Amino acid sequence: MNDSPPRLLLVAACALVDSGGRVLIARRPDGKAQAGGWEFPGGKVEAGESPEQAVVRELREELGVEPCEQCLQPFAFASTTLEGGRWLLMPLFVCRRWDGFVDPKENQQIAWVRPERLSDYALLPADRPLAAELRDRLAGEKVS
Ligand SMILES: Nc1nc2c([nH]c(=O)n2[C@H]2C[C@H](O)[C@@H](COP(=O)(O)OP(=O)(O)OP(=O)(O)O)O2)c(=O)[nH]1
Repeated sequence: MNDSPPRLLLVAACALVDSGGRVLIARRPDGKAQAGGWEFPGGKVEAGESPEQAVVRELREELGVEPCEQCLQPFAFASTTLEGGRWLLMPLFVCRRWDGFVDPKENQQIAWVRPERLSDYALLPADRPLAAELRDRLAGEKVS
């Protein structure tokens, strides 16, 4: 029996929500783990960073937008095993205000999706319960 604890992978992600209540998801580009799956923008928290700082950095790098840290609302988290024996711990923030226009920097496909339609997409497994939570808590917001 192998009693060694799983290696923890700390990832921070963010659901950008536009004024119409739609959520941004992105398709993982070729060459990355789990390529082709849909996810919330974000990435690994680097040494010395807070999850909030990691999200701000990743949104800038991946999408060219600049949220202020104070606009990141802690929403939910994923805690689950990943292929390869690692354990993913991933806080998900919601952000409704940012500077700049979304411009995918890594040739990734993006989609703005009503929360109740998120389950139509091939989300990464860890993201499915988070999408259900977004549906339950954000759905019904007024579309402008
Ligand atoms: N960014 C992000 N990663 C997710 C989500 N759901 C999920 O299981 N993951 C997993 C996929 C990866 O195994 C890991 C994140 O790694 P990553 O490759 O996106 O992180 P990164 O941008 O810092 O990576 P890298 O360029 O340094 O390789 O977390 C999600 O919604 N967003």
